Amino acid sequence: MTTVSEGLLPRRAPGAAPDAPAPPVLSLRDVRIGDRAGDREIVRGVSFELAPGRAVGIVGESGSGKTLTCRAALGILPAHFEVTGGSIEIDGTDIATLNPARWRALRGTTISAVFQDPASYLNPSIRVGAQIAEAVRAKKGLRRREAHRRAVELLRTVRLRDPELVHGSYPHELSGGMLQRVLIAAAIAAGPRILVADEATTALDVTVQAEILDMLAELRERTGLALVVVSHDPAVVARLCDEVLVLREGEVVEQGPTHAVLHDPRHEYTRLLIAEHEQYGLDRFRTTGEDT
Ligand SMILES: Nc1ncnc2c1ncn2[C@@H]1O[C@H](COP(=O)(O)OP(=O)(O)OP(=O)(O)O)[C@@H](O)[C@H]1O
Repeated sequence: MTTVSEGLLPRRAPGAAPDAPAPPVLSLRDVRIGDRAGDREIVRGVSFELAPGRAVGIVGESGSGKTLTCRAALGILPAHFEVTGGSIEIDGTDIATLNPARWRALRGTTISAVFQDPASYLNPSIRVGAQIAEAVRAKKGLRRREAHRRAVELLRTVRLRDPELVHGSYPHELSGGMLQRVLIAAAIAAGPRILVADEATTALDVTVQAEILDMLAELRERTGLALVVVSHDPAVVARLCDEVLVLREGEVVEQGPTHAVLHDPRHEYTRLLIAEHEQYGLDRFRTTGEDT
């Protein structure tokens, strides 16, 4: 039997020295994304490396290219968008070399994602437990009973109280915060090494948001899951991430350790972003970085 945490344990490259730094599970080098329809470049040169158990945050205003950057890494750019420059590697493989079958094998098991509005990703007429079990069966080839047991275990992992009850519920019977946890459970069902959380807590109230961010932080620490956290809100990134990229109109205006960038921003745009969110309690989140 493989537990959730075992399934998510970081793997060391064969032959690597025990104390060698783990190679990045995701790396973006000078990634550029263009819109063929409008003949314009939307993302202009995003680079970062993400090692197992680390978290990188991408902040910026609406339309700055955060989601497109993530979608490029997930191989799901919308029609007429394409990577026009640079490279993206997942676990050492250049994604430009992947065919649809290899992408299918990689999604869920190596890289996975959760977005805003969880209800739209769930089938309203199927109990949520069955939907997670289906994800487990499809990716892990488990039998029905084992998939059920694993779905309950995943619901417990995302700290849902009474996971059996949630397992038997329909989406409309659950709150937004519970649905987002269900989606995270489905996203980690096959033990991915990278989880992209794109505005995953934006629609939730502040308390529920903080609980889910803490749960992700715990998952990351315990299992070595690497996180890409996208938010227009620097406070979210401050709570979870080691490094942050500040995007404006598709360009990285500032990048570095989260604590340094958010406490001592060099760029006027970063200062503005922080000032905009200060009133919602960025200070409360920033102190978290100081404690760690
Ligand atoms: N499916 C799409 N069709 C047309 N234009 C798109 C599409 N997706 C994104 N864009 C455009 O690409 C640019 C970057 O969008 P992106 O969604 O990456 O921004 P974002 O920073 O994630 O913003 P938000 O926080 O609002 O999602 C925007 O100008 C947006 O209008």
